[in-house]
Amino acid sequence: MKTFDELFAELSDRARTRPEGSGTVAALDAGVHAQGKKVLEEAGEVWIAAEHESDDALAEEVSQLLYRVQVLMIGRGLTLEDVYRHL
Ligand SMILES: N=c1c2ncn([C@@H]3O[C@H](COP(=O)(O)OP(=O)(O)OP(=O)(O)O)[C@@H](O)[C@H]3O)c2ncn1[C@@H]1O[C@H](COP(=O)(O)O)[C@@H](O)[C@H]1O
Repeated sequence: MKTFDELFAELSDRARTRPEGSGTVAALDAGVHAQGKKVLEEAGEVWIAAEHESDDALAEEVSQLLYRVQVLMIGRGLTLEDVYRHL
């Protein structure tokens, strides 16, 4: 199990070290347009799960949305602090 901040650190490390076979590296290389589409797709899946699926299925969709948001943030060069100062 990991926290939001721990996942962000892990993904940032993937972006720096670019290990072979990393889905995150592929998603970053796909560019901001593709990253944004993934955010929208996962947000839709969260909505559908919230209305029609189990708590566990919803939690999994939320985790995927958080992952896609982090990929987009890293793709645009945002840090967690850039976001947290708005919370
Ligand atoms: N938390 C996630 C995570 N959540 C979602 N996903 C990706 O999102 C996919 C699910 O999204 P979709 O429903 O859109 O499925 P899909 O359309 O088949 O996905 P793709 O074909 O676009 O990959 C998964 O198959 C993963 O590719 C994630 N990929 C990676 N992580 C974590 O990120 C870290 C780095 O991963 P790598 O970069 O792969 O090493 C690791 O800790 C992983 O656990």
